[in-house]
Amino acid sequence: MADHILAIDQGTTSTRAMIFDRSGETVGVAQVEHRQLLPRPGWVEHDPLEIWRNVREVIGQSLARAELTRHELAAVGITNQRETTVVWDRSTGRPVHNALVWQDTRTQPMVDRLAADGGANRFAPTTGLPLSTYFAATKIAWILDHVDGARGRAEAGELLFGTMDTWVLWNLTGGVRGGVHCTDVTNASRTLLMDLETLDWDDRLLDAFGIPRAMLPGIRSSSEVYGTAPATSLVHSVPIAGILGDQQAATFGQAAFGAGDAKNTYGTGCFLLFGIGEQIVRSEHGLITTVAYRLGDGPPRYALEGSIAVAGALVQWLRDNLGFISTAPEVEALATSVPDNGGAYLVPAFSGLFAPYWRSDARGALVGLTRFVTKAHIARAALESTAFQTRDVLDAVNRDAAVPLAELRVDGGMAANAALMQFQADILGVPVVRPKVAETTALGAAFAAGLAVGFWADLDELRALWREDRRWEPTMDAAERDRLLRNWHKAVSKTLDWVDDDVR
Ligand SMILES: Nc1ncnc2c1ncn2[C@@H]1O[C@H](COP(=O)(O)OP(=O)(O)O)[C@@H](O)[C@H]1O
Ligand SMILES: O=P(O)(O)OC[C@H](O)CO
Repeated sequence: MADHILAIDQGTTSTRAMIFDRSGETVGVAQVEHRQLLPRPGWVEHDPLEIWRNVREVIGQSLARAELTRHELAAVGITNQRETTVVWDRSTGRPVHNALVWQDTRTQPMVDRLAADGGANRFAPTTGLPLSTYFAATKIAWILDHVDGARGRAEAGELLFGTMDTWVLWNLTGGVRGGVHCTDVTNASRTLLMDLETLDWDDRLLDAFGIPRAMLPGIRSSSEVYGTAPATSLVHSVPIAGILGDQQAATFGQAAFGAGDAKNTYGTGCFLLFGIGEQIVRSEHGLITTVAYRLGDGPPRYALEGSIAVAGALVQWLRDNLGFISTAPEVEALATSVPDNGGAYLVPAFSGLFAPYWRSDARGALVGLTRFVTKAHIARAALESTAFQTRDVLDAVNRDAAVPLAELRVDGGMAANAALMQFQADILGVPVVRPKVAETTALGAAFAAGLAVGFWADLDELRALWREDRRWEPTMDAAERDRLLRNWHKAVSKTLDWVDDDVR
């Protein structure tokens, strides 16, 4: 019997497949990492063909580990690193360039040029997004401008654009032999090309970025049947029925469906999404407005998002660049070997600062140093920086949305760090709650796919599957919290205006 849903999670560092049963428990998991291609400072690429191979591999491995075949799958869901941009040839299936990853900053000159004419927020009323290298539009334009003949071929409809969901779906549904070329509203809302109200590509935006409509995928809901895989696939004939960008998927997997519900995912970066319901709220405090989900023909639900570029990546940096630790989890023991940060603050503005600052001219800084400071203090400052950045984002949420946050649901690799989670609750003054199923991203994609095929009946059924694992209550006194936050903001101010003609 088809008692399971398979979710593909195509992330920044790896691709996972997870199989869930009706109670939302994981019964089979597989994960394969892919190469991070870093040809120049600020450039980050992935090989889309390597990723597609990995998708097939993890599907096979997860089925084998769960001892299941496709006949026991009711649906497949897809979730993905957002914004990462692929352009490929529809007749050969070959990408014309490596994928440009969301972290890639090579398009800063185009961003500056467009911002000089109308400001960094000139497209925000339509898209909910500031002009930034983060989103897909300038990445598509860069590929069209730098690959020989690409622009003409895109105009002639020979090249296709997709974010990773679209690339995986097109390949999974047959590729050059009739692959389905579509995306979902959550991914489309990260391109700088979609109108948040009409949920369609906007001609004025396409003009501004010089992107031909012919290469764009159709925009569909997050939960409907998009297609099926051909006979050669391990998931042949199983409906592919859910697509959500990974942060929206984690929100959905946390059962944070309503206005006022929020989650924060602590992975490579850190992404807080706060549900605002059916009405669009346009942030005046540095947040993005994004589509949270849309189920079939239902109304779209929106969220305010605070995107933080560097969170777990800072722990990796302590490990790989400074050699302070040999595995990421070791950071907890090192950081808690001292009672406080010893006066040190670390602002990880490695590629500028994202929300709520949006300052591409910022670079990282370690401040407050005295001879007293040890590597343990620096490790502590590194963890604290994630909590402080989250507080900055939540302050912006509280200014934009009238509903105060009751508790913050958390997930992602760093949520395993109990010391960080306690500090987070202290710095927010709000309880922090972690669910039993830590794999909320894949679960969210499975939920979306399962709803589309009637595997689960409705959101209430999904809400009932959410179970609390652990809760951290705030214990720090307000005066101490305020003192730490004042110092943090002083530290942030030291990182601004760093990039100029002498710094490249
Ligand atoms: N115990 C820990 N304490 C702090 N950071 C951790 C811990 N375990 C993992 N991490 C960090 O979490 C990140 C991995 O989380 P994950 O959710 O898998 O990220 P992603 O989906 O972005 O690849 C890594 O950047 C790693 O440095
Ligand atoms: O793949 P992740 O978990 O690092 O998430 C990346 C985000 O979707 C970028 O917006």
